[in-house]
Amino acid sequence: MTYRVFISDPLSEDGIYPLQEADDMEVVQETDLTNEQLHERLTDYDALLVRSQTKVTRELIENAHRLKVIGRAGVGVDNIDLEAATEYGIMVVNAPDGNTNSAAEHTMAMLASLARNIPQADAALKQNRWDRKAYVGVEMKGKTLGIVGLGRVGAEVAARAQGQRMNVIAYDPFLTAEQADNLGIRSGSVADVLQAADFITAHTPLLNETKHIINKEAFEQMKDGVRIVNCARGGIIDEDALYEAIINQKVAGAGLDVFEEEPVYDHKLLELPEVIATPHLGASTVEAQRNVAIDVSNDVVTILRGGVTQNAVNMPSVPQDIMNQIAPYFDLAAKLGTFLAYLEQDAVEEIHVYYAGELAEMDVTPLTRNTVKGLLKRHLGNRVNDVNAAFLAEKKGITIHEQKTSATNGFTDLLTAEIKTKSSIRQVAGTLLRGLGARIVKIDHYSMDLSPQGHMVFIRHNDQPGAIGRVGGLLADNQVNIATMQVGRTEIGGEAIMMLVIDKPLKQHELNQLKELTEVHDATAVEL
Ligand SMILES: NC(=O)c1ccc[n+]([C@@H]2O[C@H](COP(=O)([O-])OP(=O)(O)OC[C@H]3O[C@@H](n4cnc5c(N)ncnc54)[C@H](O)[C@@H]3O)[C@@H](O)[C@H]2O)c1
Ligand SMILES: O=C(O)[C@H](O)COP(=O)(O)O
Repeated sequence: MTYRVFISDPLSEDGIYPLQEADDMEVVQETDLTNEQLHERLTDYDALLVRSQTKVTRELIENAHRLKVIGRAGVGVDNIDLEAATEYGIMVVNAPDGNTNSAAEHTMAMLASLARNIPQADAALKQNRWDRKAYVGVEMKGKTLGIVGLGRVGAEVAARAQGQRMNVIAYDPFLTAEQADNLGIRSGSVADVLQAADFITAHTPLLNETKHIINKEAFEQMKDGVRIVNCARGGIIDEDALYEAIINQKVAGAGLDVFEEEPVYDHKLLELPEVIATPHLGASTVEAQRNVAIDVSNDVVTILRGGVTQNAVNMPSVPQDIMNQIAPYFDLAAKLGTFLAYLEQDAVEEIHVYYAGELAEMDVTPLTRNTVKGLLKRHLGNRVNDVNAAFLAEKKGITIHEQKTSATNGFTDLLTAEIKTKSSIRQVAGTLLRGLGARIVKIDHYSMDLSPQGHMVFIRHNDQPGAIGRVGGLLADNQVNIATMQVGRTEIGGEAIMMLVIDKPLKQHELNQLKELTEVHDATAVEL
């Protein structure tokens, strides 16, 4: 099978070698396309690779019927409609580490340039103006740098600023006082940072919560003559408020690598001499571009070939060692979900997945997702996958519950899937048995021992002499051979179940005949 990969932004030629070297990948790179051109191209591609330039909209995703993965060669995925990608089962992966250094170095360059007016002095000199008075700067040493957002880039900036002998204060919702101590910096609230800082730099993603986090009220809290840098995302700083704060001489200088709308031309901020700017160059180094292209290319190859990656943005990521431990249960989990989908005709309102034994010690989220996928697959077909299973369940009004218990029923591990409808609760449990592989060990409250595969018939009947024979006879009359049969009951003469594995799928009229037997309460054909 050959996978087709489309690259729509300039990616490092050097870095995409994992794609180019793969025999099963066909790579096409075309940049600067219009939306219409990109729509047309994407109809028969399996993967799309972008930087921040291509806007991957819902419309684009809806029309790209073959698309399975979108790779972002960089960190920010705000140019990709994640909700739409998830809904259509398209995995989005990014390359979060490869450009951290470059972004941090660009931030430091901005801070130093602002402190010493380097771009302005350079421009003046090139216009034959030897002006030493106009460009007197300030030292960084001894000044306080306020960092809003202490993630990968923020933390690297903090370390470099300390090298410049700056004091660092930071706000990040995940930063504890102890972590700050270990980094040799202070932690505080946003207000603490704004009030204490001589220089401020933002390193958050652009989220509802961070949009305009640096706004008019924030500028009012800052020291007079503060210098401010944004090498993260346009929109974190309110550009109108920044313009006013510079005009009012509250802000002595601003270094901007990113803008609310990009590309930017004729922006009023660019007319101010206090503003220095670059066209989103934070990650534009040979090294960063190579790193992110390698990372994302490797991930795209892995995903297209059915593997897993740590960098999926629209799926919870699970460490590789845990992934290896739970991998043998994947198929069982999906089969239990599908089995339940056959058992119950009413609308499912809740699915509970219980984990006992060694499984209860692990991160089992992918197994829960697979169980849900199995449940939905019967009615939604191949449209449902790991990426959109939870999303589609939610859309169908099904709530998902994952629970860890100590009830192993004597097995090393026990995985139990349970669904609730308005009128009933159905349960099926399975385990992996050494040498035998996956087994279904319980259906509702009946013990079983059965391999979850093939053509099956689940029958509820009266526990009475002749019932099994009548079922066997009817199937024999229809030339349906029984491979294995399991029966279960809770009391003599009460309701019992029969689980048959047969050699070919049961036809509807054969199923109807089974249901008409007086001993049989219900019969369901199950295909696993
Ligand atoms: N200019 C460029 O070319 C360039 C290059 C790399 C990264 N970036 C951007 O820089 C930003 C940071 O990248 P990163 O790799 O460090 O990301 P990251 O996810 O490692 O760090 C972001 C941090 O922001 C914090 N945060 C979230 N909400 C916050 C809030 N309300 N207040 C304060 N902190 C908050 C998070 O807790 C996290 O620690 C992103 O927006 C990324 O897209 C830009
Ligand atoms: O989020 C990122 O990784 C940076 O903004 C880099 O964007 P770019 O890939 O367009 O340079």
